[in-house]
Amino acid sequence: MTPAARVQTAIDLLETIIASARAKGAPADRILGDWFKQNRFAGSKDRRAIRELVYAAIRACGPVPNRGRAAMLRLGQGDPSILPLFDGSNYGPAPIGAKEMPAEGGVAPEWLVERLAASGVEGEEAAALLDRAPLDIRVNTLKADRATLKLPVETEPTAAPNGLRLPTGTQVEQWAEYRDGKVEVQDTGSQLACMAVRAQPGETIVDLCAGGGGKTLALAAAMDDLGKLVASDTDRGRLSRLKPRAERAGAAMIETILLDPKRELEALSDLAGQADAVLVDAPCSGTGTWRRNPEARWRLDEAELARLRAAQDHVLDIAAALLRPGGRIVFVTCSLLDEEGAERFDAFLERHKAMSAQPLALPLGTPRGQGWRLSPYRDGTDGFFIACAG
Ligand SMILES: C[S@@+](CC[C@H](N)C(=O)[O-])C[C@H]1O[C@@H](n2cnc3c(N)ncnc32)[C@H](O)[C@@H]1O
Repeated sequence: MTPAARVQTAIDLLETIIASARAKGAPADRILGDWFKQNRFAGSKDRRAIRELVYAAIRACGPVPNRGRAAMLRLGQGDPSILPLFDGSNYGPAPIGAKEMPAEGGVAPEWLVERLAASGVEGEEAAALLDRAPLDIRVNTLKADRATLKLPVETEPTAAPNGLRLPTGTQVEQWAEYRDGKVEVQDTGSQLACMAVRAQPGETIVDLCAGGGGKTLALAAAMDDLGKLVASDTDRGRLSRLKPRAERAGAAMIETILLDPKRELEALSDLAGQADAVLVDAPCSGTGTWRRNPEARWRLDEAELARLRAAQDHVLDIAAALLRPGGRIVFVTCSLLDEEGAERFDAFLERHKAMSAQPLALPLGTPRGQGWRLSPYRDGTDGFFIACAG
């Protein structure tokens, strides 16, 4: 494909991604994946270039743009190689019209920029939410040791005890070490959230919102696969992805429990008052993961944020019912909005007067409210709020 044809393809894909974001339909990654499958003429270099153009254009537009062309023109404002490709050549984009305007730039839609600012995220700190994310892995201590593990590329230890940073673009999934379960792809921030649980062998721990089990696997490793570790979630599809991952990781201890929304405690009744620790990796807007999923900021609205706040309160209350006296809850959201972090934690402590905030000892981050914040700008991790109650 010519460079101009790649730009036109990216514009067409952006058009679909924009419509899908408005309709809360398929995510950008799926739209791209489907297009690549159906258009085999696009070789690997074309696919890489198109993907980069699409994501760069998504990053460049704060609010959801009206048209794919306008999004690409916005990208062209900061990238001088793009505008000359609007040359009307075969398969390329038509020349730019005299009155044609680029889409609006910025970090996010205005209302969200204001909410971030109210949470202390402004200027460079806000812009860093859209940086390109590094590639981090966690060495699985059930099968390997960070100090001695030999890997196919140069790595750098991260602040997480078993973390390594790799050159971006490394195809980890193709490594024998990955297939053998010696390493898992996991952001340093996620690894530190698991560290905050202080999971010990022999304990009873519930990963209440386990999803596909990224954090459950880290907990199993910290527990040396000894004790009781329950991974629960209301999403059957996500939870089902945990079993093959646990097998690969050699984590035999993990029990999965599918929950019925609003009736979660029925399925967890055996654990009521029993857990030494509950990890609540609550559903959230994901403002801290925009580096990986920049399109998420086009999908969020006030109603969704209110729904997420209520869901965060709800899962925290479930966690409190599972805890043994003296146990600990670790509350985590991958958002930098206080309304999904420090404020939810304060509200939880108001509702549960017997509990109080416990100190966290993490190698990265800064205090936020009664908890802790990890930020892409300061810490080079995904953005997280982490707090511990006991
Ligand atoms: C941030 S994601 C979890 C990610 C996961 N812990 C990981 O590390 O990969 C939040 C999860 O909460 C789940 N969830 C939403 N409502 C829930 C509820 N009421 N009870 C349990 N899980 C819930 C969602 O299905 C989603 O998988």
